[in-house]
Amino acid sequence: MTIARALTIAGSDSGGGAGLQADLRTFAFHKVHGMSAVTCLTAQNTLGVQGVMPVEPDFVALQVEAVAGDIGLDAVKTGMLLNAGIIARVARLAAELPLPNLVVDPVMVSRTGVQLIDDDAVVALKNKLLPLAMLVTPNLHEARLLSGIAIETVADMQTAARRIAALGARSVLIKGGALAVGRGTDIWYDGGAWVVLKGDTIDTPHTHGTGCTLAAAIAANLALGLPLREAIVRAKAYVTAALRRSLAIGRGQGPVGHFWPLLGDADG
Ligand SMILES: Nc1ncnc2c1ncn2[C@@H]1O[C@H](COP(=O)(O)OP(=O)(O)O)[C@@H](O)[C@H]1O
Ligand SMILES: Cc1ncc(COP(=O)(O)OP(=O)(O)O)c(N)n1
Repeated sequence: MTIARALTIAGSDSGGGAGLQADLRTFAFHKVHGMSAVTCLTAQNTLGVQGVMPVEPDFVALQVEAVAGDIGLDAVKTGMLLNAGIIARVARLAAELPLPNLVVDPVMVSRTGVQLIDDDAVVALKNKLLPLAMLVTPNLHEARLLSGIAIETVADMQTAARRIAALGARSVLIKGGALAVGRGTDIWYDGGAWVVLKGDTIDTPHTHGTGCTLAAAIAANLALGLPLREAIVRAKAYVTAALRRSLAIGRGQGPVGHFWPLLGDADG
């Protein structure tokens, strides 16, 4: 049996809601073989991040080379790359291998506004990795860091997307999970066309891992051979469905229900 193959280059979330754990679950849901190159370990739960331990950049590269050279890659997603050394090494790999259908989730700031990577890493992401991406998927805070403008409305998101595209990314999806009005509206810009993805707003506090899940679902759809626009539209529907069945576990923000069809009815 042949199967599409996707790689996530991302951090581990010990709580299982975000990071490579969310990515691999999302790949599996899409019937795509998932592989992972681990960039860092986080001690994390539904309340927040308690500690981070980085992996050496060359060992991140070794993990990627090991699977690319043997199993092969149909799509690649990056998540929490943590520091400038890892980002520069991944950018070099992208030039050497290459990394096909590269979806860069520029994990820099959580939706709650906590910066997750250091300042040098923000600069490296902007200058070294973004220009290599087929798609970059910032949340509102990350879009503000990348574009330099404050974002409150869908019109602001459009201005920011234009500026981020000017940094060299081929297309930009700004996620509106933190919008005060119209939460769940995302916008996609590919340098020419605009798509406003107007999802339903799901009233739940359990939204941990939505960004990872969306980007991983897009990468899975690209690995399956869908065109980018279709890959995004279907991934957005998947995240919305998973949010409807999000999990009230832990004392804080629980994760989305990645395997929602297996969960039975809402009260089951
Ligand atoms: N409460 C919500 N209702 C509907 N969609 C949401 C909600 N929260 C997040 N999303 C969607 O989840 C995806 C991830 O967005 P966001 O949470 O902003 O990213 P991140 O997790 O990177 O901070 C986007 O498609 C966004 O619109
Ligand atoms: C290891 C790790 N990677 C990424 C994140 C951020 O997850 P994301 O889905 O982008 O954001 P939230 O919706 O959880 O804010 C993380 N926390 N840990």
